Amino acid sequence: MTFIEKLSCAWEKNNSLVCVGLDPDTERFPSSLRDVPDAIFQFNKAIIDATHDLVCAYKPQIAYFSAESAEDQLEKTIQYIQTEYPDIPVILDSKRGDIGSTAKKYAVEAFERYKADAVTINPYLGFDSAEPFLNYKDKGTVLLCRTSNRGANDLQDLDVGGMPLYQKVASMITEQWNFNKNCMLVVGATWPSQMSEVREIVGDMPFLVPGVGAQGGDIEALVKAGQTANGTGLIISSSRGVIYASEGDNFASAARSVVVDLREKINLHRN
Ligand SMILES: O=c1ccn([C@@H]2O[C@H](COP(=O)(O)O)[C@@H](O)[C@H]2O)c(=O)[nH]1
Repeated sequence: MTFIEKLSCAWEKNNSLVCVGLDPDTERFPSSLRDVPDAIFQFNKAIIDATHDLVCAYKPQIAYFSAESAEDQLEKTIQYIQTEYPDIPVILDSKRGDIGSTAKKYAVEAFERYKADAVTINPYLGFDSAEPFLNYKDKGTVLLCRTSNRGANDLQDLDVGGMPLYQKVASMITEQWNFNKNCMLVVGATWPSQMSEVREIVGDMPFLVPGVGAQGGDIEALVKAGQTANGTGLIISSSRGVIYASEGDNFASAARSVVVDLREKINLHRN
């Protein structure tokens, strides 16, 4: 099964466009987890067990693991999802981007070491830096297009021959890079009008949409701007707003309540 097929099944099975971001910051863990040797994995496991029937994907952010020398717990987290909840795809958020020879190793890291179903990459080094990822036909490659942060417009809005750079990126990926039909784009929830422009350019290509919850993206505006005709096309990711809904021992049940609420708010505006 390809990544896109797996994603489509998860959208349908859980009637959900919600992706839970796993950004495990040990300083925000409940005190009961502080001295536990595999605390990061245990934290993630509790969040996953509490939300697996409500989501279309999980998105672990690699920085939160590598900063703690806890790559083993990233491997364990992905393996846990794929064993216990094999219908839910895992998007590794590592935003790699480098020259072709190095990019090949990053693709091996994402797809063979971590066995992620999809990975985020930075397209700004050009096609040869993305090609090693795109050649994994059954895996998904999520390319930065219009990011959610405040500084997104510093470079991504620069005029390149009559259009902003992010639109050029969107059209180049659609027309030239998507030969295996495994490309997706990162488009931030914080920029709904740019999102609808990108939707016009790329047809039904899925968007990974960070920026709801802690970054304040407007759910109604983003769903209306980014959904496809059949009410899908979006992987709407929230990390801190979900996983730190409570910093006490009830963190997993609090996360579940936030995801229930988020799914409902999103579904209210789907076609
Ligand atoms: O444009 C982007 C691309 C990636 N991210 C990542 O998503 C999450 C957002 O976390 P929240 O707590 O939901 O704000 C985080 O892992 C970022 O690295 C993004 O925010 N924007």
